[in-house]
Amino acid sequence: MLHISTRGEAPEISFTDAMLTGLARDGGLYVPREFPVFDAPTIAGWAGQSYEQIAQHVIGALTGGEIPADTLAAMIREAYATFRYDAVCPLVQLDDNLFLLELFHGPTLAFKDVAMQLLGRLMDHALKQRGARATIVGATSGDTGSAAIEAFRGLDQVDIFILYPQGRVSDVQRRQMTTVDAPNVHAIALEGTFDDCQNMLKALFNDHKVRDELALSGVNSINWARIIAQTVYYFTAGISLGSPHRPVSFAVPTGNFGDVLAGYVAKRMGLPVGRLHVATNVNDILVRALETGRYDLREVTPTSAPSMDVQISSNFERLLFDAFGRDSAAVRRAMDQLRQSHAFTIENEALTRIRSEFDASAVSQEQTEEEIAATWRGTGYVLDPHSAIAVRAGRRALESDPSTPVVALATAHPAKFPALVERATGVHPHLPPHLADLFERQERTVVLPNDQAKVESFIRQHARAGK
Ligand SMILES: Cc1ncc(COP(=O)(O)O)c(C=O)c1O
Ligand SMILES: N[C@@H](CCOP(=O)(O)O)C(=O)O
Repeated sequence: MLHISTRGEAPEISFTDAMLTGLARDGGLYVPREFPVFDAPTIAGWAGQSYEQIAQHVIGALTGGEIPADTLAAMIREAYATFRYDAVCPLVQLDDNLFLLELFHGPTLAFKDVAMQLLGRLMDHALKQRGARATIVGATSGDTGSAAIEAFRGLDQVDIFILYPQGRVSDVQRRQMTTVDAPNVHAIALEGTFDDCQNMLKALFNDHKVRDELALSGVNSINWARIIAQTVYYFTAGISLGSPHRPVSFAVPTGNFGDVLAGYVAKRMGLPVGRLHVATNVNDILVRALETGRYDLREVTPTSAPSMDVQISSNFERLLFDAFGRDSAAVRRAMDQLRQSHAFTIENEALTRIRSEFDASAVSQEQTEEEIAATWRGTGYVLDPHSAIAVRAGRRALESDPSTPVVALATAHPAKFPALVERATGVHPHLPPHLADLFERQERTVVLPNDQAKVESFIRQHARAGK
């Protein structure tokens, strides 16, 4: 199966190459030339199957048979054996027609583990087959970093450098990145915001000399392999609630647009998805873009849901590509305008297409805290702030359409954000046993200015690829 860049000026490549490449050489994002589609009887036939079996169908189709079925099955089995529940991503009922999809039972307590545990295995396999090494550079607003470090630590083929915004992640999130004692892991506190971290990463990738010399690879959701792994839980949740015989909607706490894009991919592949609700915190660029057609960058406001403190929502480019009728020149124009004037306008036809599938709403800090408190009082369930934003958006969605079930994605464990959760509920959420001594572990990090030359020099000093 071939993959094309949203900007149309990079070579068409296989799944494995797209995975090892991360960002396309023209600065765009890879997507499959065509989505594989399952018909309703096929999806109906998956009822009662395990998470791993459904993953095999969905990922097998999206990787176009490039990985032998038994090898893929073994990787899927091992990846999800690291989760604390056999169901991998269990579904919990919160209210009439409102469900919570718990995605945080992996090793680092956030939904990132679902993709990262598989990606680590897929990449290790591909690099070993090619006898190659890679230098992974990732940007994190809190959760991607620890999930990536956990998935890639100790691997011989890989050095991993994670840029996180200094002082803008929770203590638990920071410690999960800085206390891992593995020589191939480097946590870098960048003096800037998450958007600065992400811009730094893209600048390094767009410097082809650096990229080739260091064999750079990315594990953010700019990497298509991340998205395909996340597509699976839309299928498992939909099927548990009666799909394909009835549509199911999803409310997704959104920052970089990777998670909600995976829902869109599931829909393209034949899952009857009702609406996709994009739920943001006060960093609401996507809400404004859907309302007005103007994608307009503003300063990032730090919030109690720090993993969503994002303005440049990378994966929105993949949706735009489809909404523009796969016109890569139109994507290039929009991205050029964004770079030059920090904004672009989505023309009416494309906006109508987006609005036909997506809604968006912002949830303030007060509403987030209120939702954590109200859900706790009403059901005894303790939400983390990101999941609370999804639940609040899900409740709003049910007000306009009470008959379609809504699945709110619970993307992090409440123990990652104990202060807010305790204030809202009076309950101190405890870390699971494998992280119970996190605050006693030795931290190891480096603080770097938001300066490309300095970051590049640090990476060159510590990376083994190309030496
Ligand atoms: C806990 C949590 N919720 C939601 C999000 C937003 O997901 P996405 O960036 O895929 O939109 C993130 C970060 O990615 C996160 O860590
Ligand atoms: N919220 C993310 C930001 C990076 O997102 P990604 O899904 O593109 O890796 C984080 O927690 O780091």
